[in-house]
This record gives sequence, structure tokens and C-alpha cells, in this order.
Amino acid sequence: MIPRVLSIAGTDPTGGAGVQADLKSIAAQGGYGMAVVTALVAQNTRGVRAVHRPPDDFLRAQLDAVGDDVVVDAVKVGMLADADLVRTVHDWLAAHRPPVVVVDPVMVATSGDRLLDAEAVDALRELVRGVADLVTPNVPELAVLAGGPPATDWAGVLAQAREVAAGLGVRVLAKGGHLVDDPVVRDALVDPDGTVVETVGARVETPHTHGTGCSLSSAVATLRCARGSWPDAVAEATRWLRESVAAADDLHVGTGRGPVSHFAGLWARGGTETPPAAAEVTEGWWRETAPVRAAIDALPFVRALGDGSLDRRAFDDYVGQDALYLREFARALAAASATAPTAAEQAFWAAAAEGAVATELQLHGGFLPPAELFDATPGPALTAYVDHLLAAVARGSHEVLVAALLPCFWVYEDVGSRLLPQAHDGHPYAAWLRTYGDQAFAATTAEAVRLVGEAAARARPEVRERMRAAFAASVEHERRFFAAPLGAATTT
Ligand SMILES: Nc1ncnc2c1ncn2[C@@H]1O[C@H](COP(=O)(O)OP(=O)(O)OP(=O)(O)O)[C@@H](O)[C@H]1O
Ligand SMILES: Cc1ncc(COP(=O)(O)O)c(N)n1
Repeated sequence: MIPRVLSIAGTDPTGGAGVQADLKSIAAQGGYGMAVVTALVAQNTRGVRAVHRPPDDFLRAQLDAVGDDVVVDAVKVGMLADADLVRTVHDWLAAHRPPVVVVDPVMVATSGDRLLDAEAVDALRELVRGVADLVTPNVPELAVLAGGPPATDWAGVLAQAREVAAGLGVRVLAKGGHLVDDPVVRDALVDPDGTVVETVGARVETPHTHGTGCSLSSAVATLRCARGSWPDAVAEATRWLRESVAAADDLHVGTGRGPVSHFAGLWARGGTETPPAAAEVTEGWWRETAPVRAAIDALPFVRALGDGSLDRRAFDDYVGQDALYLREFARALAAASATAPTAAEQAFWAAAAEGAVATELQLHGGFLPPAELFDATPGPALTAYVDHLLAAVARGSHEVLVAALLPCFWVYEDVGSRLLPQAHDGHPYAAWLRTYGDQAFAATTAEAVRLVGEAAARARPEVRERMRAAFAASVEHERRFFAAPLGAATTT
């Protein structure tokens, strides 16, 4: 289930804090983000210039528009600006009772600008007491909620957090980000009964921590839906936030204290590419190899094989090399089966291995005396092709291996199906033409194309590129293999 998470907060047109940060943070945790705007804030990474707050009934209209239509799994509350606004949100939350409510008691921006009227603090305290499951104050906000001076060390933070948790009957996530002399950043989840779960992580050396509080609270709200436990949600959210703070220097947004990079981890692990469709990939490879395939069609060997005029010794040379090839090809197919990610692919490649070493060799046995089938001396074209396939086996990537194997199906099916109309009962090579021009071989080839295309669509871009190169190399090996018996040039 994808948690539907509503942020009720102010805006930051530079995207680092407020609802803009919340939406990114919710998305980064796998949630669906929604936002009701409590205040339009003209601010940037250097500070706040002006605040425009909507009329109470308009705020209520936004909240109702969401509540009347969407099941809300979690709410994160941020900037509330003044006491009337706090009460409007409080009333709505009390009436709707979303399963998870996280309140970030935003009071003062990092820049020092006030984001909540001083006289609204009592109303905010009542909202926290009445409808919050978790409140996430930084050091100065914790002090305001506790009604004391800001703590100067971690022990002081924990003491105040216990006081607030017990006094308001709410879980407190006390944040140590502001204790800048501490070489580590500590967060503590404090229950009303005094239970404390601490998370500690390295402090990232960067000025760019604008919006960390907004981002953390909305991440925890989202993760609480998926993880089912507050300590698990906090542990994951702080791990994610540290990674996002560590990448903040890469963003270059603004000249003040810049935002964190909410998707840095996702980009690094998953990239930003939309995978192509399977057929798109294989059709691209096919198009790219068109010149080599045209050169195959033009080879004297292939033309003479089609019209039956091919010298029998040249054909026997070819069959002798191909018999040796098929045994090694079958070994590579067996390796593709051994490394296949699904049972269906495993079965397909295993059946293809059996087909290569049994069925196709039967065809060759019809042309050469069985005792001499494997007597040929391996030629350079055969050796190069087999080395290419077995190197793909050795490198261990199933995807690259199957891409290297594909031309042996596809090029043969392509050549076979176009030469088939020339087959007739008196044609010396009719059995060859009928084997590769056959419907059953076409069906096997189509399945191989589909499986390799799907593997390519699933693969990371760099693996897909290696697949493309392996496929193209095999098509060229096919050309050299067909060229070898008549001693044609080994380059296109
Ligand atoms: N330099 C840092 N290195 C690693 N993590 C950090 C750093 N700064 C902040 N964090 C993380 O962000 C969380 C929130 O930071 P902080 O305590 O500064 O809250 P805040 O003041 O509400 O944030 P905001 O900047 O949005 O006002 C911290 O608890 C910590 O998990
Ligand atoms: C709308 C809004 N909400 C919250 C903050 C606090 O974030 P920070 O302390 O990082 O400036 C902010 N600046 N703007």
C-alpha cells in the first residue's frame, strides 16, 4: 500500500523547506504526497521576506477538499503562522482523526525569522496535546514547549523532552541538529512514560541543512505507515536524511543555507532513466546491425547456399566448423540456463542447449559421416566466435551472455527464412534451408528475442550497453563464420 500523506504547512518557493520539502520527502519514502498551504511565504535560502496567510475559511476549504475525497493515512503539520490558523487545523484534525499525526512545531526559521506568532504557542501546545502522535521540536522549539531556556547539551535536551512528553502526553522526537559543537547528531524518541530510543549518526560538515526539520517530520509520518513502529520509522528517516544532507553540496541552490538533496540516494541507486520497452531495445540492436546483415546476405557463400550452386567442399568445411561451434554454443546456452533469473528462462535456455547439441547436430550428421563430425581443425572464425561466447560466460553476467547468444538464433532465422523459397526436393542443401527457415525455429527465435529484450529492459543502463555491444560483436562473428569457407575477406 502506498501511504497517502498530507502535509499541512507553509511554502518555500525555493523548494527547500515547507510543503515543497515535505512533498519531496514523502515521495522519497515511497508515499503519495498532498499539501494544504497554511501560508504563502516569500523566502529563499537567505531568509523570509513576507508571509501571506489565507483566510481561515479558505484554509478550512482546502482541508475539506482533501478530507471529503481522499483517505488520508498520515498527516504532517508544519508552519501554522498564528493562533487562529492553529485552531482551524486543530478542529479539522480532531474531526477527522487521521491514523498518524506528526507535528513539527515550526516557530523560527533557520534564518532567525519568526514563522509562528508568540501568542500562538499555547494554541500549538493544545493542538499537540489533543491530536498529535508525535511532535518533532528542534532545540529552541523544545525549550519553548517546555517553558524553559534552550538546552546547551544533550542531557539538557533529554530532560526537556521527557518533561514535554509527560506534560503533553505525546511522543517527542527531540533533535540535536542545533548542538553544533557535538561531532555527532543525536535524535531521541521519548515516550510519555519516559522510554527513550536514541539514534546517533555522524554530523555532515555542510551549511546546507535548510528544511531538514520539515523533511524529517514528513519522512517519519510516511515511514510510520509502512513500518508500523515509531523507532523503526525514525531510524530509517534519519538514515535517509543523513544521506540527503551529505549530498546537499551537489545541489547549488541559492547563495545562503541551501536545501538537502531529497532524492540523492534514489538517483544513485536507481538512476533517473525510464526503462525502454523490451522490443524497443532489440529492434534498436537489429537496426544497428543492418549493414553487417546486408553484408552476410551479399556473401558468395550465402548466395550459393541459397541457389544450390555452392561447392560441396566449401559446404562440408562450413558444416565441420559449425559442428564444433554447436557444442560450444550449447555449453554457453547451458550457462545461460544456469544463471537465469526465472524458471521459465532457465527452461528456455536449457531446451535451446539441448536443441543445439542434439537436433541441429542431427542435421550435420546428414551431411558429414558421423565418425568425422568433430574431426575438423578449428578455424580462426570459429575460434574467435566461440571465445567471444565463452568470455561472456566467464564474465558472469546472464544478461550480457544471452545478448551474445541471440544473433545465432536471429541471424540464422533471418537468413534461413529468406533462403527457404529456393528450397526444392533436388536442392543439395534443402535440409539446411528447411531447418532454419522452419516455423518452429522462427517461434524459438521470437521467444529468445523476447527474453533477451526483457532482460535488457530490466538491466541497468550500463549493463544494457554491454548487452548491445555483445550482440553487435556476435552479428559480426556470424558474418565472418559465413565468409570463412570461401575464404572471403574477414572484414566488412
Ligand atoms: N549536519 C548534519 N548532519 C547530519 N544530519 C543532520 C545535520 N543537520 C541536521 N541533520 C538531521 O536533521 C534533523 C533535523 O535537524 P535540526 O535539529 O537542525 O532540526 P530543525 O532545526 O527543525 O531543522 P530545520 O533546518 O528544518 O529548521 C536532525 O535531527 C538530524 O537527523
Ligand atoms: C514554510 C516553512 N516551514 C518551515 C521552515 C523551517 O525550515 P528551516 O528552519 O530549515 O528554515 C521554513 N523556513 N519555511
